[in-house]
Amino acid sequence: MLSPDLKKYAIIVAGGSGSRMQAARPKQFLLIAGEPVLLHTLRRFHAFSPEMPLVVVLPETEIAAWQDLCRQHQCTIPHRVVTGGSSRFQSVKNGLAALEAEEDGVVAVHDGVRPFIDNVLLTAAYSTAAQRGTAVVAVSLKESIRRVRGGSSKAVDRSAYRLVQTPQCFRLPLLRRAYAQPESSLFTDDASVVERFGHKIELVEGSYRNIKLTTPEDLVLAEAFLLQESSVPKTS
Ligand SMILES: Nc1ccn([C@@H]2O[C@H](COP(=O)(O)OP(=O)(O)OP(=O)(O)O)[C@@H](O)[C@H]2O)c(=O)n1
Ligand SMILES: C[C@](O)(CO)[C@H](O)COP(=O)(O)O
Repeated sequence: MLSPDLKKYAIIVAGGSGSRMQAARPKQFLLIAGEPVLLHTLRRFHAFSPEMPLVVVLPETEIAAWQDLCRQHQCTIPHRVVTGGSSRFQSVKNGLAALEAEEDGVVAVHDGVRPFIDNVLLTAAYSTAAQRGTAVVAVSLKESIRRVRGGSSKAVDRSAYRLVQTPQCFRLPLLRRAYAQPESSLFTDDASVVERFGHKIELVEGSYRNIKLTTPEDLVLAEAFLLQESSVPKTS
């Protein structure tokens, strides 16, 4: 049994260009409810654990723009900025390098463009990873799926699949060793890297709200979620 009281860390990856969003700037800097997407994400991690070290990975060319946005929006949340790489894998690797002085703990890797992460998911993910070494949030499919092959398609059993989200939490030494492997085109997330390293992945129930802002209509949903949140009185 592993200790559930391990130190927590987070690597928030925002080193991408957001090509599918087709916006004038990378999607992590677009405003939703008047604030940059990445700032919403950062605030939620800080609210979950104000002492937790936060590493934010950004494209090298956007670091100054982010610093400007932080000033404009009076962001005082302490975080370390690290330069991203040419793929998500390389960006996570750079984020991990910023934690090289840390011996042990649980680290979450989270997409900077998933601003609807909440305390319930974070608590479940960090505590499961503290006990079992890994925790990846995922949800059941809401629609039917078909496997497409050679011009035809066939229905498959959707109950056998999950949609994978972030955060993806791991014991720090495990994630570090997994990311020392050579990069593969099959690595689409951190779970696939750790699994290739030979470790079992534990799934934790995710949330349909925890969307990744990827294409333009996701911004409409995001605005609607924030509008709804601002009209619901907080219970704590
Ligand atoms: N070289 C990269 C590529 C992606 N990411 C981050 O990984 C997360 C998930 O990636 P995705 O949604 O694919 O973002 P982009 O690569 O920016 O988008 P696109 O694929 O549409 O260009 C995002 O927070 C993105 O900023 C990163 O840190 N470094
Ligand atoms: C990490 C991720 O968000 C989990 O769903 C996803 O794999 C990122 O994929 P993308 O193609 O880089 O958007």
